Amino acid sequence: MAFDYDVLYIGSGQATWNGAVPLAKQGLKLAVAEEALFGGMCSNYGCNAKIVLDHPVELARQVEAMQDRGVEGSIFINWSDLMAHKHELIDPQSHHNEVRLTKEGITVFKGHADFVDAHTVSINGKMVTADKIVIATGQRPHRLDIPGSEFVHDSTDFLSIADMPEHVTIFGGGYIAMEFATIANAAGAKVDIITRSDKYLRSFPQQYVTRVVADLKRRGVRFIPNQTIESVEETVDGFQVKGQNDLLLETDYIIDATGRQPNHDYLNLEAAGVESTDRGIPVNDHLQTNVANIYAAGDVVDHALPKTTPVAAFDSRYLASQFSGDSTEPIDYPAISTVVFTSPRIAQVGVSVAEAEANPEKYQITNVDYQSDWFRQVGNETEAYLTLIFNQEHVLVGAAEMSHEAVNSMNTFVPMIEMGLTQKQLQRFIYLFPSIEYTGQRRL
Ligand SMILES: Cc1cc2nc3c(=O)[nH]c(=O)nc-3n(C[C@H](O)[C@H](O)[C@H](O)COP(=O)(O)OP(=O)(O)OC[C@H]3O[C@@H](n4cnc5c(N)ncnc54)[C@H](O)[C@@H]3O)c2cc1C
Ligand SMILES: NC(=O)c1ccc[n+]([C@@H]2O[C@H](COP(=O)([O-])OP(=O)(O)OC[C@H]3O[C@@H](n4cnc5c(N)ncnc54)[C@H](O)[C@@H]3O)[C@@H](O)[C@H]2O)c1
Repeated sequence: MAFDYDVLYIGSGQATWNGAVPLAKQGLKLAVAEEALFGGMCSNYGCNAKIVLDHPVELARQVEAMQDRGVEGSIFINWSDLMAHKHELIDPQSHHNEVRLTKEGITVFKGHADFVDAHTVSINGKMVTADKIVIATGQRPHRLDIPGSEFVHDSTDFLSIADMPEHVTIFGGGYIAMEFATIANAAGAKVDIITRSDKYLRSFPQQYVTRVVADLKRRGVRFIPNQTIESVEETVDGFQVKGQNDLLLETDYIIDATGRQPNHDYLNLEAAGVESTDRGIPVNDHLQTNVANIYAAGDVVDHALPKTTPVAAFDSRYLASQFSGDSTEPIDYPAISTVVFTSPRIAQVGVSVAEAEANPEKYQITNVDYQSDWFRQVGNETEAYLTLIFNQEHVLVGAAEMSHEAVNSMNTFVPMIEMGLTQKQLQRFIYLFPSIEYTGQRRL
């Protein structure tokens, strides 16, 4: 049977982009269906927008640390100017992404895609057939099912908020809660974080999380743990949050950051016979669903890996290598790095600190306090720590860091860990000096 396309991607985020563009260059006939902005969450209302709003927070912290050390004065974050800067940078992205796809010869369909059968998708009523179909539909915010939920905002709303409210209340203690609390607090808002337990950023080393939480508390962020939120009501001045344990809180703006849920429930998957769970679409080690010609990639996949842009991009590149015939190998995920953009950041890669602590017979842990490093103290960073995890052969297998430089530092360790380099091999790198990379190498 002749199909309209070799591959049809549903969604245009990182799980599509990174594979579709190289495949198009190889001459495959491709189509992408997108119902919202081209480039998906990360380009338009996720990572990129967030990091623009975070930038002056980092600047402010650096200036703050250098007081009485040659720097005077403090940084005031002008939210409306910052937001204008964000719009200037981010708003054109969707159009650029769309143009880039079409320039590569990829057909773009604007609209919601639904399965009709295993090879046919309906996009706003237009029937499109493809030999292979990739479900790359990502996730959307989870919303607490409580009375008054219509008064509660999500991450996308906050990332475009015109004026910073005086009082921001955030539900949840994960990535989004901690990153947005950092930004809102630095921009002058009073901030509360309400959580159902007393644990924050569960997947990160808790000795670092505790320090970041303590720092945010010192800066005025209020942490309200062990709460079940029951309702939100509109009041004359704003909103009232009610919870068990007599929680009664007045606020101006509420963000629900209680996680994200997969976009697999409005795809008419049954028509194609594709199985799914509450956590997304299960796949085999070739990212194939239970229907052989239908694949899933990125955030929509039901697996335990971090839901981040680099993982979605890895999936996408993997599928491209399969579709082009370059490889028939199963997917083999490398050591995955993650970071939370609090200020300071917490970043990690490879074997986690928790796993290393639980298995002392397998791993040896080295803790570094960067107070002892003159180069790190150039900016008078008082809270900067590194944990290195070695196996019994003294090969670096994991690393975690809390510092303003943690992103660059961790990126240095990623190839070392992935390649399993020995001490002798690591000492062959001649890094620039002075630099974070040089500093990290000396610790190995
Ligand atoms: C606030 C926020 C901050 C983040 N910050 C970071 C960060 O700093 N670093 C990081 O690595 N990750 C970050 N992430 C996560 C990152 O954005 C995601 O992991 C990444 O975007 C996943 O890519 P994806 O292609 O799988 O899905 P998405 O980017 O969500 O793309 C899916 C696309 O599919 C479209 N779609 C869905 N259903 C249909 C349909 N039926 N028909 C047509 N189109 C459809 C959607 O409109 C969307 O454009 C952040 C996420 C959020 C929410
Ligand atoms: N820096 C990054 O890479 C980055 C940044 C932002 C978002 N993201 C991605 O976006 C995803 C979503 O972020 P997130 O912060 O919304 O999710 P998350 O999974 O990180 O955190 C969700 C939080 O909500 C809490 N929660 C869940 N259900 C609840 C309930 N019923 N009542 C009260 N609290 C509840 C959880 O305990 C947790 O603290 C992340 O998993 C991550 O993959 C990544």
